[in-house]
Amino acid sequence: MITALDHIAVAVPDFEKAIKRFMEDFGLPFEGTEDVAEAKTSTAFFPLPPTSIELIHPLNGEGPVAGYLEKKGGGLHHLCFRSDNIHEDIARLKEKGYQFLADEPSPGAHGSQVIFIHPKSCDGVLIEINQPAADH
Ligand SMILES: CC[C@H](C(=O)O)C(=O)SCCNC(=O)CCNC(=O)[C@H](O)C(C)(C)COP(=O)(O)OP(=O)(O)OC[C@H]1O[C@@H](n2cnc3c(N)ncnc32)[C@H](O)[C@@H]1OP(=O)(O)O
Ligand SMILES: [Co+2]
Repeated sequence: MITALDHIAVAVPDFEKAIKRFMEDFGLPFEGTEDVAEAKTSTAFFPLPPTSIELIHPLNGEGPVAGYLEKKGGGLHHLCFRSDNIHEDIARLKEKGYQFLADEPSPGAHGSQVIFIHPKSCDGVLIEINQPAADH
């Protein structure tokens, strides 16, 4: 089941500038960056319990965030719900007609497993579901 709002993601055209903004101007604790090769995305996390802000930027200029930035510029990109059993949630939501963007979860940040639901299944909002690594 969904247990938490794991993070709110913001796509940013200038990664360094955005990290500086959230760290210095907004004074948020900066956990660090992580390149998620599988997702072709560079991420930066700012924990703000009980959730986090995730800044995302294309890795090597490729991937889904590159497409998003090209079309929309920066902006609120997705909500991520944390699941305690991602396969159970996928089956349950598929049953309800939600369109998943992959057949299986794939590696996400912090060793998590993630999957995305098409925005048109949720009133134009891109939804990510993640299951954190056991030790995270
Ligand atoms: C996994 C690592 C990390 C983590 O948390 O662990 C991440 O979060 S990585 C985040 C980056 N990865 C992804 O976003 C993967 C899922 N995204 C996709 O597969 C695509 O971006 C997709 C399918 C949402 C859009 O693909 P594409 O841009 O090629 O298609 P369109 O431009 O034609 O868009 C179709 C339709 O969707 C609307 N759209 C696109 N992106 C978003 C968005 N972020 N939020 C809301 N809506 C979005 C777009 O405007 C089009 O709508 P339409 O009405 O047809 O114009
Ligand atoms: Co995310």
